[in-house]
Amino acid sequence: MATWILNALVANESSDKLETKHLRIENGVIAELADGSSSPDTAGCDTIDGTGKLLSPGFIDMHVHLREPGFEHKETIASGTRSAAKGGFTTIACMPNTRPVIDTPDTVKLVLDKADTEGVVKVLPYAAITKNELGRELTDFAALKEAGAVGFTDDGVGVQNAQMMKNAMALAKSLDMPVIAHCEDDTLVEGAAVTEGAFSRKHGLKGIPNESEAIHVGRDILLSEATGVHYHICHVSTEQSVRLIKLGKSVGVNVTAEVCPHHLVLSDEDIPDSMDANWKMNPPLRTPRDVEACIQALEEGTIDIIVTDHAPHSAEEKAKGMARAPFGIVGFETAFPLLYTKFVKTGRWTLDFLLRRMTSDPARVFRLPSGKLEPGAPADLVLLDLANEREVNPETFLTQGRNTPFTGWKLYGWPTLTMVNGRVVWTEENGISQA
Ligand SMILES: NC(=O)N[C@@H](CC(=O)O)C(=O)O
Ligand SMILES: [Zn+2]
Ligand SMILES: [Zn+2]
Repeated sequence: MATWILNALVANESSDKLETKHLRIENGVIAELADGSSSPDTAGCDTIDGTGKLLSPGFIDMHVHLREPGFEHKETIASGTRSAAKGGFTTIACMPNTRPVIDTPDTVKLVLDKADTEGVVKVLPYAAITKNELGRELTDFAALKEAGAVGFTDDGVGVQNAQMMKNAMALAKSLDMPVIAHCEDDTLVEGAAVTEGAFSRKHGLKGIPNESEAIHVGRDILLSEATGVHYHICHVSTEQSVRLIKLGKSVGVNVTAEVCPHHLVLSDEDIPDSMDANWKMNPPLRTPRDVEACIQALEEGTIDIIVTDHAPHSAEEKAKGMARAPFGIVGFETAFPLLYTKFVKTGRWTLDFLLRRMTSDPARVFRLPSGKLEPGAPADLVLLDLANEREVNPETFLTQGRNTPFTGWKLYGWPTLTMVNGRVVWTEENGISQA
């Protein structure tokens, strides 16, 4: 049976004016995008009223932590994918820093099976570069690819050894797979929890210097040039990294990069003196100068895509304070409203610009079939309410994590309905729909 989404608003590249459209879905695929002035024949079809709502391809998040297997007290594939659906995300790529680490074909398959039976959005698993993410021995890339891994990364830690990284890149290249890197030189970080900047100076804390990230970025761009691999940089946060990525791209290196909402809307100067660990994440919130450099890098295409780095932790873990709590904040359920309110409503970005960085651009970078409102694309869709302001309330989150610095922020751009392969998986009214 066909489904029509009627009278929805669609963003447009060439002007800021939204266009009214009707969208027809058949067999889980977008079949037709009809002009709002037409009167589609909906006899025998399901209909969804999109009046006044923005219709977008479902968001694609290429960097998330679902914590399963092993850390189910933080998140599960069930809770994490529900949270993603509520945030408007329809495809998410999960990191392998679980317990056990996703470093064998069996673990890849376990994640895929769980996602299939318990998840509500599409889950793409990454596999580790090195066994147990210890940096000592490469995993079996060919077998992991065969099992369904979409790329290799030791996210959570940097690959410290350059030869190890070069070998990983050469092997990934031979399999036509990307290497995704958490860039961090351990020798420069040692025990620090916040960036080197105003906050660390004020409180006499050891700071994480910008070059701890950028040294890996520079090293790996050279290794990517040498091996030809598609090298994708995780959560870029510094002006220095941006400079190096720009240089790499200018000489034709196959490098792409991502940035998180929190690194675009917060700096170290926003961290409260209470040292609340909900402001602790890796990389740390950097200086206002770095924030502006990251925004501009996204604007000029040096940074390609937006990801959340959704990193849930339990309340007990986050209560340990700035020095001892784990790094990471949740991201799915605030990502779009934050960016829409801070960059689109203020007039700095067009709506189309923001949507592309969360839909068609990640699809292009990672060669996914979704991310477009085009006939033939999977009907992975989200409807959003741009008109009503609402406060961020972690008690309403579907993620198990409550670790967000955005509590109480008043934002616009809340999802109201999320659809995966033509099936409604979440609505604001009724929550998650069971299969
Ligand atoms: N980003 C974070 O602060 N934490 C991530 C690890 C990571 O993304 O490096 C986590 O797994 O908790
Ligand atoms: Zn990381
Ligand atoms: Zn991460």
